[in-house]
Amino acid sequence: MKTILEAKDVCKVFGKSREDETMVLKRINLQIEEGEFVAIMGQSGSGKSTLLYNISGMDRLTSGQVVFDGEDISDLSDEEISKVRLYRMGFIFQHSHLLKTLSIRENIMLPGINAGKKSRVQILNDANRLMEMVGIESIGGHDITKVSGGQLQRAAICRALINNPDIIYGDEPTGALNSRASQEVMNILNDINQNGTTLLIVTHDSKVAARADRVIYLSDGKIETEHLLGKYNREDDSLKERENNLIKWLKLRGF
Ligand SMILES: Nc1ncnc2c1ncn2[C@@H]1O[C@H](COP(=O)(O)OP(=O)(O)OP(=O)(O)O)[C@@H](O)[C@H]1O
Repeated sequence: MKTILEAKDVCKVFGKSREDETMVLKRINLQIEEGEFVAIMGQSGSGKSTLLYNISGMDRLTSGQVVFDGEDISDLSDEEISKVRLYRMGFIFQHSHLLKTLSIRENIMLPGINAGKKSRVQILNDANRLMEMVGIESIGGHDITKVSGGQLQRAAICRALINNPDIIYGDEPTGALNSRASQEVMNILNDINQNGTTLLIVTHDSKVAARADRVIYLSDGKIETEHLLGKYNREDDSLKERENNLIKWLKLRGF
């Protein structure tokens, strides 16, 4: 196993002056192995999103280090870190953040065009293949305001995958979906993980976290504890049992 992402003593302080400074992340140490699916849980305000943004290079740490695939990314310039994010990372948020002026297909192609590593035809073929994989090939030309929330999140997954990233970060990727759409999106993410892409996902939902290999529980800016579930094999139907075990584990610790 190879470590793809490592956080070392990561701290994040918000506040403009000494008086209103708040330390939101308190010396976080974390290792994510290549191909792992890790869920981050914790109460509202515990620092889950802040952790995700700081270890993915979307935000700047106050102190500590983040090593991505052997490279310290905490000291990179804005331009350098943008390139790492564009070429090697994918992001999915609670709301898709697709551009209203572009069609679904164009939105998916955009990071590929920005990366400038493949021809337009190749990017178009990749976008079509990804849309087919997640079942939205028929709506590629649609305006983004004319499709469902579940379809938008599938498009967001395709956009995250267009540059073939090593890791996908998700901040409540199913948070705005109904239960059925959420399950469908998570089935896709489990399949992507099964094919080797590392996943790191913030969620409140035990149904989502039960699909992860490992659940990290954050409390007041620190990793309180973690729970190992092992790989969820989509072939069996043990999801309910995994979720029940996770809920039991959370309750036993008073979470
Ligand atoms: N840009 C910011 N400036 C100041 N404080 C912030 C900023 N972003 C987050 N915080 C504070 O950091 C703390 C952690 O926020 P964060 O969004 O990481 O929590 P969370 O665990 O993801 O919460 P939730 O589950 O409600 O989304 C909160 O107290 C929040 O108010």
